[in-house]
Amino acid sequence: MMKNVEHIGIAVNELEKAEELFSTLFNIMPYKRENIASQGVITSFFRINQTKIELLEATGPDSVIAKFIEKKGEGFHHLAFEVDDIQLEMERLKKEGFTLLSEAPVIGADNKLVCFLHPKSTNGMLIELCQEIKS
Ligand SMILES: CC[C@@H](C(=O)O)C(=O)SCCNC(=O)CCNC(=O)[C@H](O)C(C)(C)COP(=O)(O)OP(=O)(O)OC[C@H]1O[C@@H](n2cnc3c(N)ncnc32)[C@H](O)[C@@H]1OP(=O)(O)O
Ligand SMILES: [Co+2]
Repeated sequence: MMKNVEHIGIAVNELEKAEELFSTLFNIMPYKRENIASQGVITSFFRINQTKIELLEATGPDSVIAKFIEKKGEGFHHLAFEVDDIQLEMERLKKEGFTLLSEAPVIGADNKLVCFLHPKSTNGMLIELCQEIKS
């Protein structure tokens, strides 16, 4: 079952500059930076009460973030929803006709298993599912 919005992903050209801007905008500092090599991104996280913002900078020209910014410019990139059981949710959404971008969940940032739905199957919006990794 889909629960709350887990985070909002924002594509940026320069993480350091964007961190400064969003720190001023929100009047808080980012709480962590994480390099996710498998996604070709460096992330920086802000938390405003229940709302989590994920800034995404490309680590190279082949990164999906570099490609996205080249086409659409910086800005809103994806909306991530928390789920209890990502495998179950992926199976349900696949049966409903949505296009999943991986057959199995992959390791994301901030201790999560993640999976993406193709924006062509979701009215043009990239959606991420996240399940917390319990140790
Ligand atoms: C840090 C880890 C993780 C977390 O834990 O939170 C993350 O958030 S990582 C975030 C970065 N990773 C991803 O986005 C992975 C999933 N995305 C992809 O696999 C690709 O970006 C894509 C969606 C399959 C698109 O890739 P591709 O087909 O190679 O690129 P195109 O430029 O040709 O795009 C095709 C089509 O889709 C449109 N598009 C692309 N990205 C988005 C987007 N974020 N939102 C809306 N639409 C998007 C793109 O504009 C193209 O449309 P047309 O131009 O109309 O053909
Ligand atoms: Co994300």
